[in-house]
Amino acid sequence: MSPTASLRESIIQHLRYSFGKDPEHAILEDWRMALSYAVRDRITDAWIGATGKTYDSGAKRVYYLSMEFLIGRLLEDGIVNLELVDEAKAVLEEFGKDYGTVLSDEPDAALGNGGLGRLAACFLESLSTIGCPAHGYGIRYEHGLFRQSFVDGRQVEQPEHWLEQRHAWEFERPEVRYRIGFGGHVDRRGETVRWYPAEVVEAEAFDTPVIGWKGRWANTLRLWSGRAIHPFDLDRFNHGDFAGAAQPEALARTISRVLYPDDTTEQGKELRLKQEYFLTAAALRDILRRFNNQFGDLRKLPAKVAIQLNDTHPAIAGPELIRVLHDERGLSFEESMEIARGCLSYTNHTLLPEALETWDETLFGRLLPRHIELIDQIDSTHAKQNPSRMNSMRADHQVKMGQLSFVMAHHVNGVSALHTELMKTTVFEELHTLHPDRIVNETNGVTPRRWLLACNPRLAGLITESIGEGWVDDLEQLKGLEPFIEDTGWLDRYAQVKRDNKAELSNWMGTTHGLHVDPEMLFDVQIKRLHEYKRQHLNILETIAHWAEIRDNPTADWTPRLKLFGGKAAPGYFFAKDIIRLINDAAAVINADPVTAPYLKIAFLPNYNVSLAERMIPAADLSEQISTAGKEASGTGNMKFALNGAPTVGTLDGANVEIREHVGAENFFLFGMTAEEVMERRKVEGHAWKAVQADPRLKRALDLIRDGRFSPGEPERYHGITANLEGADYFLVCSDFTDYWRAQREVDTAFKDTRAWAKMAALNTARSGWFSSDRTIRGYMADIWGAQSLL
Ligand SMILES: [N-]=[N+]=N[C@]1([C@H](N)O)O[C@H](CO)[C@@H](O)[C@H](O)[C@H]1O
Repeated sequence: MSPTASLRESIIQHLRYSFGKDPEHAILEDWRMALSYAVRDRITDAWIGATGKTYDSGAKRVYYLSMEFLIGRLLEDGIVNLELVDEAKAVLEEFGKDYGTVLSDEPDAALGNGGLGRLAACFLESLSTIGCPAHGYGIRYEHGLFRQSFVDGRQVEQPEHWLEQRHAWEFERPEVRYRIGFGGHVDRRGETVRWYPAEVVEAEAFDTPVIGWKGRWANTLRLWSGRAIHPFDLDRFNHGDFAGAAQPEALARTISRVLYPDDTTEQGKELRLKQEYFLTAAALRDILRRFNNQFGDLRKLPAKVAIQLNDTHPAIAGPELIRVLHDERGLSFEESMEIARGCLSYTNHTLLPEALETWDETLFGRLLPRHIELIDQIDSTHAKQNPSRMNSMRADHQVKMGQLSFVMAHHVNGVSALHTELMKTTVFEELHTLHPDRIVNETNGVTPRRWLLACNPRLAGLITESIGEGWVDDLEQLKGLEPFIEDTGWLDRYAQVKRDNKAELSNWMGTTHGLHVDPEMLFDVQIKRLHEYKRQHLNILETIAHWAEIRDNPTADWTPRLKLFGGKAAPGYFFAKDIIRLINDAAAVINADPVTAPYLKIAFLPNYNVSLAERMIPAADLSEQISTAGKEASGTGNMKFALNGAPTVGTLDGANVEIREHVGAENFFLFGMTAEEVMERRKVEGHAWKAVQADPRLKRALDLIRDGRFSPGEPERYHGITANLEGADYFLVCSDFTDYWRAQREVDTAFKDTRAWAKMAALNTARSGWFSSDRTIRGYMADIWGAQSLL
């Protein structure tokens, strides 16, 4: 039977027997679910096969612990990785269903905030593509990252409900439950130490298979959901306390109810710490159960188990593993600490002081009374082993999770070359001196299956036609495109792909948001979380200055530009929310200006998420990566844009540095201070004011904002922003403005020469192969985990 016929049969079978529908009466969601089940069946075969091979081989396993997995949608990922796109399209077409419409019916699994969460998802897909035995461990949040909408230009948050629709991709595992304790007290009898938690919640497993390229392997993402041991209190019910009767269930579910919406900022909230311990303790229980079933001798643990901590969020893993090995299994503290350290490695994702997790010792001690004791013992053991050590992880009545993670890890890695070097000279300076071989670099990457093959089929088709399909799991083969780039005919086809992608996005913006834009404009895109260090306010300042300049000289040969924004601000981050409002207010005025309308438009698309990124990135001409140098640890959107033929306007920050090295300085619009120059500039008294006085364009843009040009009814609305920029301006928006303006005008000039621009764009694609998450994962496997592919 042909693959199409076999897929058709599976879909019809599932429509009928899984959803009780025949094609005539099936609704869109039925078709989406039936297709999903048909794809899931094929994934499950690979999954069970991989699980068996892993067990039989006795291979070392990788465990990726993360509070976030920003998965997005999974149906298209399954179809593409199983190479069933044409088959799925053919079957749906036969029944008059549109492939894109069926795919878009799936809600995003928004179980993450931004780069850190998406990186975890790309890593799992690469681990499966490579055939490296691995599990992802996370939390099955009932509500992922909030839905964003705009009311009068302001961000409004609404709860996200991904689980309210039927979800095809998880298998509930009622047999996999662990009791996780909190609070209570520690009892000591001689050498025996026992922790008696006051509150116990059950963690129940929900498994999602993660398929790799060509369906050759599939690993497991195991997400924990909070359950009450005794969900219903009948006694209280019988006494008429109906709410009280349901309370045990409600309390337990609270732990996995919602994702904390902060990106690169710690919360310090008790529930967050409970979530972190809940995930970590359940994961370690599961890891040790599987290890015991297969190997038994705990001294072998480091040889068979590699546990990666995705930032400090699961850092409690060190003390928890020691607690189980020492308190429950009777090994000595020293041996338990060595075995634990032999298993654990930690990735740092940010240097921002406000993002480095530190917990108040009282809160920590109340919630985890045994762990704080073990942390003190870890700290004193480390001090004994390193007499010259100054800084304790327990200073100032805090528990410093960054130091704990470093001390309890055999390797610590940064996520870009620049970031890793800065780790050694800033946050981990002393620990790096004490342990000079522990820090390694593993520059981030992105999966080319989702971020090129699936989201940009036009470009993927042209590439495969030109160099074959080997690039899909060996992305550096894209270099093979360079000879084609010299052929103007091929280059024109490359440019046409971008034009068609832009037309598709314009149509979509027209139908869904009533935003009608000319696809011939330069699509200048900044999509990422809202944060001052990412400097969306520098972008809108330049846009306003540009608008004013066009109004001065409307007949000049301006390059028509569409400024596209997307991104959420943490609900409590008011300065970031003000930047969103300013962008929307400026858009309202500038888009309505007949003088400049042909040359400048602004659009802020609401509810930016993985699926919207997949729609916007293939249509981008220019990638905005304009963070203050030294602040963006890596960035991963920057890699996706370069891969999809959007040159970067950016600073020497994070992975921008390596992108520029790979694509060539001539194919990158560099501006701004370096990380060192930033440190120097901050020492200059009144650096912002000086910059404003030196640049009339900047001054005028600030004046327009301060005078209420974009908030006529409330002139003082943005005084918070202008006062900050003309005052402290910690992220040096004003000091980098003039050079940013220069770079943007260079972009205008370059874009006019369509062939030269197409060449620059194509060279970005051809030379971005190194930024595949397959390359990154191979680095972790070799440098950190000592894990092998079983393919
Ligand atoms: N947390 N955190 N950190 C980040 C991102 N915000 O999620 O991790 C990402 C993944 O490593 C980085 O690319 C990004 O620069 C960094 O800020």
